[in-house]
Amino acid sequence: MGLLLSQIESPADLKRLSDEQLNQLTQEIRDELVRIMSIRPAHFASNLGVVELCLALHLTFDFSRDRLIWDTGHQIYPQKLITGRYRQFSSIRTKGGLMGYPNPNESIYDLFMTGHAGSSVSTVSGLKAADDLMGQSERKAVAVIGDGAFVSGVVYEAINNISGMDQNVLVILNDNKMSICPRTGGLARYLDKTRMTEFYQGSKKTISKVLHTIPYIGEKAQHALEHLRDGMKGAILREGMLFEEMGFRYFGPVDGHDLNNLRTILADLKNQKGPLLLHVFTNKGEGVPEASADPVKFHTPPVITKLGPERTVLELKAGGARAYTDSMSDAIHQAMVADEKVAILTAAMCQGNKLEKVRESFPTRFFDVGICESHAVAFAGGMAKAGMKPIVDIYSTFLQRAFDQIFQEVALQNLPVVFTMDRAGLTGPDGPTHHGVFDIPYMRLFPNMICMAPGDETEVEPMLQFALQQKSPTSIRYPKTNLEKVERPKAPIRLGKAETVLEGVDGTFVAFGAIMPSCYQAVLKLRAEGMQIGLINARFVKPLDSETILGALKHTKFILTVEEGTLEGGFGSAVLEAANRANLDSRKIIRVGLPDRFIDHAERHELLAELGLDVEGLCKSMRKANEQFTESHTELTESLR
Ligand SMILES: Cc1ncc(C[n+]2csc(CCOP(=O)(O)OP(=O)(O)O)c2C)c(N)n1
Ligand SMILES: CC(=O)[C@@H](O)[C@H](O)COP(=O)(O)O
Ligand SMILES: [Mg+2]
Repeated sequence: MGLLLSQIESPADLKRLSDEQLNQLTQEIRDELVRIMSIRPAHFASNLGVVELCLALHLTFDFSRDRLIWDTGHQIYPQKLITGRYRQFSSIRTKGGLMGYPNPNESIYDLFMTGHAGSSVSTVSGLKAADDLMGQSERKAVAVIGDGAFVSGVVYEAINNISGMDQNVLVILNDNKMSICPRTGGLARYLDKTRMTEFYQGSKKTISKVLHTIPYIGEKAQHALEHLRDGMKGAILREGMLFEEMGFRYFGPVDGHDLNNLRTILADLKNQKGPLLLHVFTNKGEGVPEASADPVKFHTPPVITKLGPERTVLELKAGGARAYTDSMSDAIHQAMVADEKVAILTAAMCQGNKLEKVRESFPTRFFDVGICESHAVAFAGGMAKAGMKPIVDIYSTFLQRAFDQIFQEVALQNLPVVFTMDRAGLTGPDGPTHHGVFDIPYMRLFPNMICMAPGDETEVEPMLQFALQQKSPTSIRYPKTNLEKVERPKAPIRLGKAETVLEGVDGTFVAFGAIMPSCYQAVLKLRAEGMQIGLINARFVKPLDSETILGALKHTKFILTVEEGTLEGGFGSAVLEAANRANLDSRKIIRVGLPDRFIDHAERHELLAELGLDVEGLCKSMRKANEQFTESHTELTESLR
């Protein structure tokens, strides 16, 4: 008999399987997840944990019509495997292959392309509201959200609204006791308490059935009685009271790996009315002993290089070279040693930002606020106002969540909050949800904000030091890549001052950020070809060093601005604006950066090459510009003769 997985083209095929076969399928799915992890890094522990939940949901509902959103979306792999994508699964997270997140272009079962946490309850509620209005109220609506994502403020905005509308929405809280790192805060404590309770085995179903048999008890009375019963149960056991008080009927906790029981409960809940919350306990990493023992490491581990029996992981690929993140976390540590006023904030990304050492060394000045970026920024505003020096260490893409707090609680108050924006630029296989390509525009547009990017590894620590001395908000962006260095004399960081690395005659690269070493390599190549190209390391986009940059515009034939960010409103645009203000010919400014479209997933180096941001691409743009401006320069001199 072949693999069962290969026979599942859509969830309808699941319904033909016996209990035993379904059990076998759970094993096959986990084997497939392990197989992928032996090829490339991918989201692992979260996917291992939701195999039974995914099957139970698709066995109970028909999500070709019903609505299902997996919050964040990093645990979508089992769904991909049972919705016709098993044969393409080997391509996941590669260029042109399946995405590592839900993707509506791949399947009708993936409703939204997501990767950021916290929105599922809102979008499911919106889908339900529209379905009801459009005469399709038979379509059910389900959101599955992890305990890490569940603390996001927007979830409570949705819960409040759903409760107010008394909407028929099922929220499944997938509680595995973990965000990427251990979850933090009061809600974590609250959820921990429910772990003392026995598993719920669907007793409400019995009560519901009994009530149906009593004559003259209408739906409303039944609803009220159930509420009363549930409330009493909650009052005694206290689990679920928080949700009950907010207008959701609470069910659980249930064992998220007991497929049969999950199916029974979901079948019951499917026909219940009003807002429902099902609390499911799962084990992050289920089925792979090392992953469940260390879900932090196995959230997105390196490739598995040696496997033992029963899916035991014997060896992972060894770590690579030092990255910008390492350099920044060391700089943060140093700054916290030197100054007791420096504090560090992360929004659940302690591991990604490599802050473990900082967390251990300075427990009282380390704040993991959970997946709550807006809160983190407003909180930092408060700290800065009271005299501390908070560093908000958040990925560029996730900081988008806090746009308004950056505006109001920080920039408008002109408070000295430091933003260290990791993963700024193309992040690679995570794709469009995770590329940090919008921060240059969204940061530089606020008055008071100082915006910087280190040109290479030598500037990371000095830039953080500089930022911590400012009286205004500052931001430092750096990419997800290994450190690089351009050998040159040291030049201290000064506000709004760029660094001229090489003087040019023909044209000049003006690089913003860690793309600078690639520009340097391009200059060396082009000089070998006879072109006298210069290089400016811009360091600041705000305040922009107009003097140096526009000086190059005046003294070389043209300048080519380079940034690993969107061109719309980015660094090159800032240079264009400056040239316009100075009445200079902006046609001599060529901008190289990211086009006005979302960039797919692929390895970072593949994307850089595709978008003309690798050394070869930069040389090409420079040669083309040199040709164009040499011609127009000759034409101009000829016409003047
Ligand atoms: C807005 C936002 N901030 C941060 C992240 C990074 N992130 C991805 S998954 C994750 C943990 C999610 O925990 P949980 O929801 O409990 O899911 P689990 O992995 O435990 O299944 C975090 C912090 C994100 N995706 N979106
Ligand atoms: C799901 C999610 O958002 C994270 O797991 C993300 O994939 C982390 O990215 P890094 O691997 O760059 O830390
Ligand atoms: Mg979790």
